[in-house]
Amino acid sequence: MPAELHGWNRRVMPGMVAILLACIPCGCQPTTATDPTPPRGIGTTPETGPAATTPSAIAPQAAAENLLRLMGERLRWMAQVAAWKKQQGTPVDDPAREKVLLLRIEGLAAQYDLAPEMAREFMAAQIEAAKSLQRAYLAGDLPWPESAAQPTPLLQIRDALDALNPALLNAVSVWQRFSPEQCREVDVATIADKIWPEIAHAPTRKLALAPLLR
Ligand SMILES: C=C(O[C@@H]1C=C(C(=O)O)C=C[C@H]1O)C(=O)O
Repeated sequence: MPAELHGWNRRVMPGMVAILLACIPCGCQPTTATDPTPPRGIGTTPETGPAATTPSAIAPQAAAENLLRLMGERLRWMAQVAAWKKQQGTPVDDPAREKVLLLRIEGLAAQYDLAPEMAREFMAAQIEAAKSLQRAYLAGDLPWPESAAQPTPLLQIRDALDALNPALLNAVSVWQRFSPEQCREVDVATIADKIWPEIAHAPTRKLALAPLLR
């Protein structure tokens, strides 16, 4: 993290925390990980878009919970993606789609105050995690959820995945403003256990969480 961000944290964070505490009685504290989890249904992603990138008053724990909730939303689609691909006889990997997605993410990064390489690294890890999870379902290493019995068509799922990108980038942007020391105090593996109990697949978790561990 650049030195100026550390300075920003030192100077601004105490004030931000005070503002957060002042906001609690009127219910205007930022969104955290309280939303219900999709699919099961279709996405429930809150506050997307560049407006949500203003410096956040949320603490590292809440920032991680928000980010992991969104990552879980993405991962939960993968049972249906795998079921669809099994039905259609298509491979897990789609390098052309990945390339388009990563270019799109790089193009969006600046709006979220993120370096394109950082945004790309994060999304590349989520793609690897997504493929690992699909393979786990296909290999019978994880039980299929009910939703996989009648999967949503892949193009529709991709629209839902794309719709998550702004909120994901925003959440990454908030997370990366904390210092490495602050980030290390957050136990992201425990948060994942709490938020994605059904994604009990260690290799997938490792891939998805890797960019958060710095
Ligand atoms: C999710 C899919 O499977 C893989 C994972 C992708 C992703 O995480 O976005 C993209 C393409 C595929 O390599 C998909 O085909 O859409």
